[in-house]
Amino acid sequence: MGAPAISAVPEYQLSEAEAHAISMLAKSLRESVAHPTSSAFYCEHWKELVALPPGLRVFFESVRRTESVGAFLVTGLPVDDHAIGPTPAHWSTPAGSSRTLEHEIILALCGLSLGEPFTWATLQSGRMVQDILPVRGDEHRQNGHGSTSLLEFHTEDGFHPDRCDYLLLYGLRNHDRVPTVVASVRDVRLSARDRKVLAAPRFHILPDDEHIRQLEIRNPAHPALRVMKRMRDVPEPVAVLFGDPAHPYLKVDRPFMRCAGDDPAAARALGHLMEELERVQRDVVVAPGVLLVVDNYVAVHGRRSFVSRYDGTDRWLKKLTVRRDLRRPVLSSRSAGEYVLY
Ligand SMILES: NC(=[NH2+])NCCC[C@H](N)C(=O)O
Ligand SMILES: O=C(O)CCC(=O)C(=O)O
Ligand SMILES: [Fe+2]
Repeated sequence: MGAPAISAVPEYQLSEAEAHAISMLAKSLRESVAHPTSSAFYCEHWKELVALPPGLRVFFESVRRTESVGAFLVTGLPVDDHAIGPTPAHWSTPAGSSRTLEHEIILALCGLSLGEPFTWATLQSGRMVQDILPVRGDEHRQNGHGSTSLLEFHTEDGFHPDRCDYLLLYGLRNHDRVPTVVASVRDVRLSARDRKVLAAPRFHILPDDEHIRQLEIRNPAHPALRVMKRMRDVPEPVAVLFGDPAHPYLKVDRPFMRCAGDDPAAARALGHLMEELERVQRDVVVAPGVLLVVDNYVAVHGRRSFVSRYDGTDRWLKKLTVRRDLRRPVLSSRSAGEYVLY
């Protein structure tokens, strides 16, 4: 018997007519006072998601219901390289924000068709739609702004019980076709013993640096900072594999995790899992007009290393995180009508 095939990444290719309809819908929402970076947009415009092409909505609904894949793509979305303007030098630079408004609206509506878009108070000033672009000085950091170093496999916000079910990445610019990497837990082969060890609370997953660093610089009095520091300094032991033992979900964040104690068996099992994830990984180029959705319970993701230029032509993606349900946050505080958690 040969090795089982590595899962494909299904793609919904928009027809020209569908892409045009989406553009018109986004244009019609441009004048809204609420911006897709704020909670208000989602409170006011959730109804507009029914105006997305029916084929696209059925595609989203089928992957959501079957949980059959770790990642999927929508291609043929609008992006005009000239019209979006230069890639900003920093995520905090508002430059170009009105020039990418329609892409953010489209991302918001796609997010709404998969569940509840939300964000963290600790990241990018609590903006719902965030920018992934290389930032000078961050070349080797394990965040969305690195470049020279490989961004290692992680579950998005794996340390947090209220992390997203779906991570959406909308490509605006990627001249060098730098790949995002995805690997599905469904494709890995592990011994029964390793599976058992990985399913026990023998690991610590700490908040990645950005959840602390950004607020420490910008707003050190914010209560979210205290919560994140507590999760860093006194982490709860957690399992890496969870759910149905026959078809488990996973959470892992290699650069920010440790075994909960001196536990060679746990370290060995985690090592085997990481080797397997590497074996089954797939490169996916989030090119302009491509939306990549990662099922954050089924797949881990990362990004290959690349050379940043800081001349306005660098790789630039828009990111949105979505939960299937926000009614029952495990840990977070969330005031009514707000989609900003910590
Ligand atoms: N190992 C990781 N979790 N890396 C990715 C961290 C991404 C980080 N939260 C950011 O917004 O930039
Ligand atoms: O740049 C990418 O393709 C992925 C970035 C990422 O995983 C992150 O910012 O958490
Ligand atoms: Fe990520």
